[in-house]
Amino acid sequence: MSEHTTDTEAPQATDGRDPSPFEDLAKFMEIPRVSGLALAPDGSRLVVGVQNLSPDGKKVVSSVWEVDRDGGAPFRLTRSAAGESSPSFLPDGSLLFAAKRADPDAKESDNGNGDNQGLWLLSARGGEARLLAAPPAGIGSVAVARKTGRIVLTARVMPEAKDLDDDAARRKARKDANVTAILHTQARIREWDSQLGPDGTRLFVADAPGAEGKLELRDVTGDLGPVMDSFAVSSDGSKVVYGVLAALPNSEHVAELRLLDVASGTSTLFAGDPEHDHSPHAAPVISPDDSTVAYLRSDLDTFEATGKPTIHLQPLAGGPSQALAEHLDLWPQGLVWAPGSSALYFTADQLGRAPVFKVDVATGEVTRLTGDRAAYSSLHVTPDGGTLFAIRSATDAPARPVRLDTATEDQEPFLLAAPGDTVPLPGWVEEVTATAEDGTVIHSRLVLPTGAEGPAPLVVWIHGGPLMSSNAWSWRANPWVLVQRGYAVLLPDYSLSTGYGQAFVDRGKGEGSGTAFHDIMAATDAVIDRPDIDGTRTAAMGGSYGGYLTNWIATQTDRFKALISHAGVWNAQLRTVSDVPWFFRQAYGDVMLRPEHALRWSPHLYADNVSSPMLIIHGNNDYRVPVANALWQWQDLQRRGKEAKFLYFPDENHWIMRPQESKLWYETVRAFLAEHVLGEEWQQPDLV
Ligand SMILES: CSCC[C@H](NC=O)C(=O)N[C@@H](C)C(=O)N[C@@H](CO)C(=O)O
Repeated sequence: MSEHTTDTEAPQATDGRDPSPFEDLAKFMEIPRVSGLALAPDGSRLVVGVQNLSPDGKKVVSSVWEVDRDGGAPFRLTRSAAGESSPSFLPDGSLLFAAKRADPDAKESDNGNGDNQGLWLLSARGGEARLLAAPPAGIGSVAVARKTGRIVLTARVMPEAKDLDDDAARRKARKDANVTAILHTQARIREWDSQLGPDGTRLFVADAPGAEGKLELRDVTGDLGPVMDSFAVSSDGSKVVYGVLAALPNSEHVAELRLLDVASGTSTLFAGDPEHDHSPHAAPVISPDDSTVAYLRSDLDTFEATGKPTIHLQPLAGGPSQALAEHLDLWPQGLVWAPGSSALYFTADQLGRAPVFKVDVATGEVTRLTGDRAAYSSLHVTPDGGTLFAIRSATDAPARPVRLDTATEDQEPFLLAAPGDTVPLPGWVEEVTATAEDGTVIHSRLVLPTGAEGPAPLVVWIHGGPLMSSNAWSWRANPWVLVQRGYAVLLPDYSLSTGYGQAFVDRGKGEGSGTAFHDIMAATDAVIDRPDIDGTRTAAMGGSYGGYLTNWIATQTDRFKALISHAGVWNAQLRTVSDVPWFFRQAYGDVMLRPEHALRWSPHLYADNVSSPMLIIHGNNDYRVPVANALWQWQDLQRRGKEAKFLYFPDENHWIMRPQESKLWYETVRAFLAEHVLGEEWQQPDLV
């Protein structure tokens, strides 16, 4: 039953002159995509990353744009065929960015030929950008000390290398011998679509760049292992707090924070207790007065409960930590200090949105600053403490920069202009609720088409994670591409979704897909009786964890006319060969030690039950949900004579990255739904 609906933004229609970018997928791929913000230390300049299609349409190229803080037109700062990303600022307002560009000043022996990601500087006084550093394997993350301009960056280096020249020689020897083998000595060997090793991450420090010349990079940590969490730098650059994943003997890992004294190169454990308390400590930020480190400490994930992150404060000089706003039933993320060091800003999923919050450090009092139906990220505060800049998106609004006032509760944002900030939508969003069997309220967003001539067919699009909420704009799982074709799309926040309190997250624990399945069915039942929905023409689809749930749905009900599973688990045993097997072990049961739990919810054991036509989609280089799942599922369905198609991407991973392959993904999804939900003839997509 649908308890109530709430109208959201007013419908936006196309103007009738241009075909909608949600109809013409070539145009959809051309919409610029905004990601991340950087604010100059004096607050005077704001820049944003923008991704565009390359002229030949074969790849995405990013560039850095300057945003007008008062809403005027943005302008492009950087331009090259390979693109530029990760902008940050020096104290004098000069811009740093990462780019694979050839160094015009390079000597033949230099590592500046554009093969690797270098750190570039565009002076505040103008002129051409110049290369500051290009380690052999490129740069990773970059941070700048606010007062001195000292630069701290990560780079991957062969573990035995004495310095970056030695690293270059070792890499060349492997390349010349055509060797790519890796000898692993610890459990973590892959991440998403990347091999980890044989190189590891190190932290490098360099003094602020002079008017000419390259940075003198000093290795200040040596090898930190295959994966590093984020790091924070004190205002003078003398201290760095960084997160590492320490390997434990039983193939588990613990995320701990270490404190580096840059002058002496001494690194000590700052937060975390690998001997006794394996709870993760991550995402450190140092207060502007250099007194305090704020970070997120989570309880350990167990089979019964998911670790809840809590803000902790700890003196930079050492001493016990103290939890802040401990009883807040939210999952804070993206911590940012207020300039006076008396408050922190953060975002957190909350009831289908991700507002901006402020927490007072002395009292723990929490204030919500945004009251609109949106998800915020990438917070930056001006040095006078009066203004916040952020990225805002929503189910019905692509990401764009916005300006907020730090003193106003539940405000509407001031929208700033950036490429791709406005697209004509072929429908609108309603917030709907349903009641699960145990009385729990399940929140969803229902995206509806404008101009429908009768009840709309319904697609239930199930988010991944599962520890997230479908509260933001998505380019990978974009409902508008289906709404344009007349479908209504339901985006349910089932149990295990964030933003509805810890009890809601833990409600589905230990039950694999069981509770989530019933929640999704309750959400579906609540909308199919609406006069604007055609409950006889329905489909369900999802990616990643949403793909797993789609696979589970396939074995539990025949109510859907089509099911589309992207990168979904089919055989729960294969979670053991994921890049993060410990996450799946802790979260969903250990296949080896508790097979009765893990296998109870494994779709492959119920393959005989599948009756809805299925489209399986998988990338060969997916290490998060290995492709063996799709191969196994394909054989299971083929051998049983089930109606199915398999869209296989030999060169893609958990996500379909190349623009033309992403376009093909949407084309195939639309063709499959049209065949089975609308009863149209199968239209073979071009290029396959
Ligand atoms: C450090 S392990 C995190 C695992 C993560 N789950 C978070 O809730 C995850 O990767 N889950 C995948 C199975 C998944 O569903 N991924 C989603 C969201 O990241 C996706 O769309 O790829």
